[in-house]
Amino acid sequence: MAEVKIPRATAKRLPLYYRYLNILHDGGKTRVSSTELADAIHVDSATIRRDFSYFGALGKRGYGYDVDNLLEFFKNILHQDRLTNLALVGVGNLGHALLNFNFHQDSNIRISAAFDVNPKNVNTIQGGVPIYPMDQMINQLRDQQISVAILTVPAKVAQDVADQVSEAGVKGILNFTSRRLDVPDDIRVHNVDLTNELQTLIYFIDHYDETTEE
Ligand SMILES: NC(=O)c1ccc[n+]([C@@H]2O[C@H](COP(=O)([O-])OP(=O)(O)OC[C@H]3O[C@@H](n4cnc5c(N)ncnc54)[C@H](O)[C@@H]3O)[C@@H](O)[C@H]2O)c1
Repeated sequence: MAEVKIPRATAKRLPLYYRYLNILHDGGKTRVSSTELADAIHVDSATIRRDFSYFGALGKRGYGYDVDNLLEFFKNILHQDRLTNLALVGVGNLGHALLNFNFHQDSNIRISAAFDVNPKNVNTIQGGVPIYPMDQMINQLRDQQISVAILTVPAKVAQDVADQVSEAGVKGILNFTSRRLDVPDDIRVHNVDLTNELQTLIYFIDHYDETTEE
């Protein structure tokens, strides 16, 4: 499939569409209108039509969207047609919670390896995931062809860990630490910050009438 350049806000909505289409599919529904989708996932229908238009005309006027076609389409674009193995580095409070969180049943992602320095953690299995010592990380990441790493280590070691996972060929890092990471240009870092999310939510509550969902 040709690469499509889409706005970041659209990209963030794709998993939402995908998840709901799966629910429709499981319920035996064969077509859906943008208005029905809008009601279900709380994104306005004009935004949905515009999002979908980035991928070409997928819907038909008066008919709506074919659920199976859309599902196949999003499956492909989200790489859900194949399993993506992730690594998690730092099995403390947060890392442990993530290991035990099994992601969405209908998503094709799973943590297949975890790494830590703590001898109490190393060589154990938590949430069904083996925890390896750090000196095995680069080899394991390469052998398992892991392209995404989740960083839940203390901030002070985050850059060093990022350097190592970059060296091992990882292409994306989900960074839970407060350290902003320097990585080569071909590696993408997404920072997750719950404080930030909550402050944004509180802002939206206070300014609800002045903001849009764009
Ligand atoms: N983004 C957020 O919203 C959010 C929320 C909570 C915590 N955090 C951050 O997530 C990180 C983890 O938090 P936590 O509460 O789980 O901490 P924690 O101390 O419980 O866990 C850290 C783990 O990292 C391991 N570790 C230490 N040095 C390491 C290294 N060099 N290589 C590999 N593993 C190493 C430790 O053995 C430990 O198991 C911290 O940076 C914290 O600030 C972020």
